[in-house]
Amino acid sequence: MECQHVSYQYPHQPQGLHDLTGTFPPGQVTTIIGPNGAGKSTLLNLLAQRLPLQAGQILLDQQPVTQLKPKVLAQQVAMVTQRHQLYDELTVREVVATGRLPYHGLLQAVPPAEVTPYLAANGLTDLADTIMQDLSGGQQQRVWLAAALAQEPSVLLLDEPTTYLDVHYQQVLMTQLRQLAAQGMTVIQVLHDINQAFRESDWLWLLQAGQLVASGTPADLRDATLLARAFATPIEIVDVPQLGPYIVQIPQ
Ligand SMILES: Nc1ncnc2c1ncn2[C@@H]1O[C@H](COP(=O)(O)OP(=O)(O)OP(=O)(O)O)[C@@H](O)[C@H]1O
Repeated sequence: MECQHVSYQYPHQPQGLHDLTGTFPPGQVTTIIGPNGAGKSTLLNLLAQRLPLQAGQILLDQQPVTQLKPKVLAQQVAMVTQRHQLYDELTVREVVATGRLPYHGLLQAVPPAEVTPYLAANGLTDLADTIMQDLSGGQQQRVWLAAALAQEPSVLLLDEPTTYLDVHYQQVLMTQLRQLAAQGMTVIQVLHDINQAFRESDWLWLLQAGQLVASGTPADLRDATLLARAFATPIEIVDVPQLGPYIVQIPQ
């Protein structure tokens, strides 16, 4: 996936996205980092076509996404959504089945056999008949991931997917994302934990005030001056035994 001169402006808001050009390498994990309000979620929503493109192009396999039929796009690009009250009364099985809608159109038409493997792969079999509002935040997060994977997308977008997860499940998720990328999926996520982002990604995008300040490998972006400027805070990179380079914010 790639962006060419993508800009976006919300009505009556001074800040938006300005002329973003860059790639999300296929079969790799890309993490978008940057301070609050930098435009990370806006970019993910544009990539998912949840916001209309105002300027520039987003290409998927060299094809502008705006030229893809909605059904084809829904089969190609999945986004892990945060909690949504509309789904509170649905069972886990039904929510995961929504991932199959691009292939069948109606929830009732989704064969149960197409849902079962995604429940099992995400540790949800025992929760299949529980309604969403009776789940913890972390369990709900796993349901959204299972639903997105049931879409069998080539591009998986995740907005702060670790928010509701304890440290163990954060690591489980990061390993799962790496495995999906190794199988050829393009994974694009937003993370706030900068060390997790550097550790778990193949490629990084650094946004600041709606601009793409830098993109590249973690080694390319591991630069205290660059990060300090972007996050407007003093930063040092220290070497931690058994962990390697670690980004530390220095108290002012
Ligand atoms: N629905 C909206 N309507 C108007 N302005 C918005 C809307 N969503 C975001 N914005 C504005 O767009 C800018 C970018 O917001 P966005 O949520 O994309 O940033 P972010 O980098 O994801 O931030 P955070 O790290 O706080 O989640 C901000 O100035 C924000 O106030």
